[in-house]
Amino acid sequence: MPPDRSPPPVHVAAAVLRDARGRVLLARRTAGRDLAGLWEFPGGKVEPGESPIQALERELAEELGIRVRGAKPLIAVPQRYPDKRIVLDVYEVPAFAGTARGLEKQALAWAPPEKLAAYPMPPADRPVVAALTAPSRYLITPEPEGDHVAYLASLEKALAGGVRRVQLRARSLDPARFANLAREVLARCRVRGAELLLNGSPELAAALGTGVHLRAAQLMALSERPLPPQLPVAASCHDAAELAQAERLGLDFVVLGPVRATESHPGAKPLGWDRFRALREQVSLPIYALGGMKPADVATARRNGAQGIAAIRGLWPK
Ligand SMILES: Nc1nc2c([nH]c(=O)n2[C@@H]2O[C@H](COP(=O)(O)OP(=O)(O)OP(=O)(O)O)[C@@H](O)[C@H]2O)c(=O)[nH]1
Repeated sequence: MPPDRSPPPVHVAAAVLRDARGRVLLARRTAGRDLAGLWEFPGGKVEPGESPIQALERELAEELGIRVRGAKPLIAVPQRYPDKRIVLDVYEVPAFAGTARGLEKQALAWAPPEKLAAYPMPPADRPVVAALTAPSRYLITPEPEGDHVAYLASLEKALAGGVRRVQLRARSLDPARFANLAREVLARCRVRGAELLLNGSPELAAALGTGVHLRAAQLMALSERPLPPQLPVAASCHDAAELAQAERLGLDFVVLGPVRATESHPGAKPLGWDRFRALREQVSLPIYALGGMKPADVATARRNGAQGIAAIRGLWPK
């Protein structure tokens, strides 16, 4: 790959501010600025010599007339725009003093989290909305062995531990056995309100009303999204072409990897976090980091623009 000669990214700090009802504050970009008319999280560029939190304190005082009390990192999204690259570094602000007002004549809206996706926003904000509303862990099931009693008990344990997004991956099973196992897994996911995606099987997914997780070769062979919008569609990606295809087809999220070397795919060359970010910034899809990931890696994944982690061994209870 040729060296990247593009200018360094502009560092932008932005805040998730909530009211007493849990609604999130959005501000509308005013006419004459780039991306005018789109809704965004309040904030702005980090000036030389400032930390991102100092930039937030300054911007929120200038734009909204409030004083920030504390800030906790949510996600830092690297994003390439036609004219520049940014890193949108977003913080949850648990408390603030004062009443937020649009001091720069910008419109403000308090949006319930589940309505955020309906606001037109810049591309960098899509992963932020996903970080606020969708799970940070994506469990990929290991190959089932023997009878399914122990396997389903492990699944229930993972769900009891808070896993809310599951991919059933069982390539050793024939279609009839896979469908039977899918019904068992679906019943357990429904009890916990967890989302289920079936690896490689759009027809069965449509029949059962689950999502589908496409293999990379399936993704590249499709010309349209294989399921209606209410059923989630995800895919496995390894490079820029696969990510671009996933975005073109309107997929809900993808996994990208391997970020680290992993026992399940010993031959695959790890991307590392630098390459992960370089790929991440070319699309605005939510992306889980895959390959050698454990729950303790969620914070690192978020710092590199990921939705969180996807894992087999790292998320499957022993
Ligand atoms: N504050 C904020 N900026 C965002 C968000 N999403 C996003 O892409 N950006 C981009 O990050 C940059 C923020 O810089 P800024 O808000 O200080 O922009 P500005 O008006 O001073 O300068 P500019 O409009 O000339 O770039 C803009 O390019 C903006 O489009 C967001 O959610 N909040």
